[in-house]
Formats: sequence, C-alpha cells, structure tokens
Amino acid sequence: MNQAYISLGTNIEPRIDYLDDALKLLEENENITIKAQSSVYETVPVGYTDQNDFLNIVIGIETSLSSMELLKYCQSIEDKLGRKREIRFGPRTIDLDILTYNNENSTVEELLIPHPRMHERAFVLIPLHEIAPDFMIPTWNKYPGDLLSKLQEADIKGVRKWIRSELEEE
Ligand SMILES: Nc1ncnc2c1ncn2[C@@H]1O[C@H](COP(=O)(O)OP(=O)(O)OP(=O)(O)O)[C@@H](O)[C@H]1O
Ligand SMILES: Nc1nc2c(c(=O)[nH]1)N=C(CO)CN2
Repeated sequence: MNQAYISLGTNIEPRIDYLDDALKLLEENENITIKAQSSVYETVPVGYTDQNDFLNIVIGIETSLSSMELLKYCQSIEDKLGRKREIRFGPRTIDLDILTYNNENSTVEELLIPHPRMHERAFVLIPLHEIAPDFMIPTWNKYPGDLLSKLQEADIKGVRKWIRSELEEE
C-alpha cells in the first residue's frame, strides 16, 4: 500500500464545512484510508496576505491510487466544492496539496513531490509534526521538526489550534 501526506486548507466560510466535506469525499473513495489526522489549525494567510485566515489540517493516508490518480482525485474534490482558481495563493473554498507520496521525488510541473513550498510553511509543518514527528521527509531527509526550527518565530505564531464550538458541531 502507498503512503501519502496531504495538506488541506480553506479560507471561505463555512470553512469547517468545506474541510469536513473534503474529508468525507476522501473517505468515500474505497482506494483511500485516512490513517492519521491532525488537529484543525487557524492560520494567518501566507503569500497573498489580503485575505481571511485559513483553517488547515494535514492527514496521512494509505492508498492504492498512483500519485497522479491521487492528484486527479484531490482536484475533483476541489472542483466539487466549488473552488475557483482566480488569484495565485488567493482565497479558496478548499485546497488539497499532496506533500509526499512514498519516497517519490517528482519534478513534473503538474505534480511536484515533495511539495516544493512545504518546507517554508508553518501551516503545513506544525500539523505534520503533530501527526508524524518521526517521519523523515523523502528527498530532503529532514524531519518536520528540523524544518520548523528554521522558520521565524512570527511564522510559528501565525498558526494556532482551532477549537470547534458546540454550535458548529450541531
Ligand atoms: N504536490 C502537489 N499537490 C497538488 N498540486 C500540485 C502539486 N504539485 C504541483 N501541483 C500543481 O499545482 C497546480 C496549482 O495548484 P493550486 O492552484 O492548488 O496552487 P496553489 O494552492 O495556489 O499554490 P500551492 O501549490 O503553493 O499551494 C495544480 O494544477 C497542480 O497540478
Ligand atoms: N495560512 C495559509 N496560507 C496560505 C494557504 C494555506 O492553506 N494556509 N494556501 C495558500 C495557497 O496554496 C497560500 N497561503
């Protein structure tokens, strides 16, 4: 079975519903099993900063899909949840980024693995460290904690655990 880590992010309300719906659609696929799921983090936008805060999580999965099939399935979830591709790094109902897939090192533009910006993103590294502190990121041979220790304090502070309120659980 193949192992992958995926980062999910949303910053258009209802953010938690988009996140829950995306997880449900992943679980519905008989070729995907979610093995680990981080807490939900509320995170300051990175890159394009004039937009709402994100909710981010990272999940670890097992899958019989190839990396390209997994990408296509993730993109079908983005399409289903109404994602519009307007501003690069801009607002989105849901974004699914494949962080790693086995030990694969893919350099084709359509699917870059490991994800080429994950090492500088506290919103990826903090949840990944939560669920997989001992996972050595292939190609770079670094643990999430190694990469986190290189980030600025301000980047780390922009990522806080988000608590689901009782109202939202109803
Ligand atoms: N590891 C990957 N996971 C998901 N998409 C990827 C990956 N590598 C390359 N891509 C490609 O990136 C393209 C743009 O993706 P997207 O619009 O989600 O970028 P973005 O979310 O704005 O930026 P970022 O990739 O930095 O999160 C997609 O068409 C996809 O083919
Ligand atoms: N905090 C945060 N910032 C972002 C995110 C994201 O998921 N979380 N996704 C982006 C596009 O890939 C750009 N900026």
